[in-house]
Amino acid sequence: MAFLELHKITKSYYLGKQEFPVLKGIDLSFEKGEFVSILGESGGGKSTLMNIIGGLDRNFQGEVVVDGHLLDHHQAGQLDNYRRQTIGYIFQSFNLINYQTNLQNVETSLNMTTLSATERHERAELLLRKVGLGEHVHKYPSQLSGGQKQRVAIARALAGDPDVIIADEPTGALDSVNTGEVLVLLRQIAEEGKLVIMVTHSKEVADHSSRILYMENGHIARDRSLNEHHRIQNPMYHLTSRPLSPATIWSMAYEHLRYNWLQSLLIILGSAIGVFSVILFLGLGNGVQGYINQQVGQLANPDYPTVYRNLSKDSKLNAVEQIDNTQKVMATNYASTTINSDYLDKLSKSQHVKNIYPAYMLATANFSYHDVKVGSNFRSWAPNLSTELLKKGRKPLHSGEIVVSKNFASKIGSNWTKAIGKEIEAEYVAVDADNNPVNVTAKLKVVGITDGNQAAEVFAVSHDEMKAELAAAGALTDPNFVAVKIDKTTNVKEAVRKINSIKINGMQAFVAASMDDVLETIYRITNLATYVLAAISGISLLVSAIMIIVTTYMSVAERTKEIGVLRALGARQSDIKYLFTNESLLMAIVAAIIGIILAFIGQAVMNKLLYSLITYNIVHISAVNVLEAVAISIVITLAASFVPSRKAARLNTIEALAND
Ligand SMILES: Nc1ncnc2c1ncn2[C@@H]1O[C@H](COP(=O)(O)OP(=O)(O)OP(=O)(O)O)[C@@H](O)[C@H]1O
Repeated sequence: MAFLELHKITKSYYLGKQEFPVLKGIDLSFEKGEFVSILGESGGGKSTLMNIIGGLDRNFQGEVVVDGHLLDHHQAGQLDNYRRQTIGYIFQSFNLINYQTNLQNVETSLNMTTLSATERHERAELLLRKVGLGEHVHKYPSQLSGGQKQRVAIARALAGDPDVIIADEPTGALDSVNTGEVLVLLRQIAEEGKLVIMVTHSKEVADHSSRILYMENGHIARDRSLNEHHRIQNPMYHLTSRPLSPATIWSMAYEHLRYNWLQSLLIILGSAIGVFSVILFLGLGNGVQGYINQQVGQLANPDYPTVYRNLSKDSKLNAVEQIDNTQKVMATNYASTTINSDYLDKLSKSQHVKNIYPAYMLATANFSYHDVKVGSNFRSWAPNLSTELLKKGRKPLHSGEIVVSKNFASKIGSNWTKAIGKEIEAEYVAVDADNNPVNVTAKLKVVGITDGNQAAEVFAVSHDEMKAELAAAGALTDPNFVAVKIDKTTNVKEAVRKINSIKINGMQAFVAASMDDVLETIYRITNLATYVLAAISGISLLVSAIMIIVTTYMSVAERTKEIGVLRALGARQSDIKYLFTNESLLMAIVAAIIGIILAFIGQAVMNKLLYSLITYNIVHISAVNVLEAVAISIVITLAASFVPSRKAARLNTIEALAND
């Protein structure tokens, strides 16, 4: 039994329904050590036959038997394996990978063997020396002459130690000197025990081989032996093949990016800007929330929800909207918003309520000291106000005492702290039982100074003081809101729910809101704004995704030959897909790293610029923000490269190799 046997090989091409038979029943057998030339008229089917022998063509009838084993050409995996293990290709137009050095070109084939990295490197160098290119290992193919390129291709074909070398017009593009040298090499390869099958148009070239097959009209017209071929008994050793490893695919992707660095860099920069702006905006969102938290925390104590009368019948409103409604009614029908003793009684009995602190909040009041006059709201001090508000002095405890805002304090003294002890006048309008306005004035001594930063100005007296002022003016003295002390912080939410469920005369009597409710509304808005901003900046990620789609498509078109070569060397469809996907992924990862670094630089710069204005680091990038942005960028990139990579993987190898 011969090493390679072809039985009844027939093959037709179809144009529509019309059949064009190319191979019409070929029976051949080959032995190792033979150097076979196939000669014949153009279009006679020589390349078609070579593609079948080489395991590139799956659509034919007949049998290919290798070393006694029938090749199942319907199984793509078996053919990949066969090309890797048994076949080495040499093409007319060399088909070297241009972004790899000569050494790497040879190593690409060796990467599909089980040799270690050092062994691969040594063998590639050895083979290049063997074909006379010992001094050119680190050059790129573009730096070589045609003959030299073909010798690199021969070294690559030999690398995986295949049994069969298929050379499709290997001297077609060479001058006579280089042709001679290449033929000597091929002959030598046969002498070393390989089966070399070469297609040529030239009778002189064919005369160098040990056997010539003449193809005519889809048949082997003549089979002529020129001299005895070398009979090889036992091959010296055999390399074991294996598919390309993920590490090799990554490094090939990296090499290509490096070779095409300018184009790669531009795409990476596009994506990096996207990642940078998404992270920065998410970080800004965090910072703004933190800032609001800090500001509100300075103002109010979270353990004391505030309770108002509920006057809204619309059950769809949330607590903050209901309170807003009640505060609006205060301006027109104040009496309906006050909380009388029956209501207070009910409130104090609600679950988890430990104590209640009736209080007043008046929307407008004027405070004057000599000719300094400011307008602000005016309230009684209740424990829901945080003592952190007090920047100087103490809270108002006794009658005739007031705390004023730092802003006002700085206007009435040479230095704001000097306002303590000064006597000022408060003037405001309250309402009597018939809803008629009543003017109230009081002389008050400053005992404390508050600063709520941007959040609010706070002017406050004790509850008893304000009640006395109102009583003296004949105004209503029932409180218009209540601060409620809850037994435990963990019960605040539940307590608020209970208070809101109290019904008097069939209607929801109170509306209570904890700090959380107020913050939730603010957070909803800032979150929304943050995500809108991040989404807008995410548009640049989309633009870069489009760039990736376009460049991957262009890259697939440019690298069609390379895809063909890799497939001929035995790379699987999935290897090709990963090669292109990994390249995009690599760009996305580098872009993400650059984007993250830029975002942290942006954070440092913005915080430095804005700190003097608000004494707060307004950008606060969290690990989650970084992960979110990186995940989005990688998902977009993978999605963008999916279709072109799949297209690359599905290219027909024969057509890819024929691509000009
Ligand atoms: N993909 C294809 N679709 C249709 N016809 C094809 C295809 N590939 C090859 N053919 C036809 O099959 C015939 C054999 O082609 P093949 O390339 O095998 O010939 P060849 O002997 O190698 O020719 P040459 O010496 O010019 O390279 C030709 O007539 C060619 O036009």
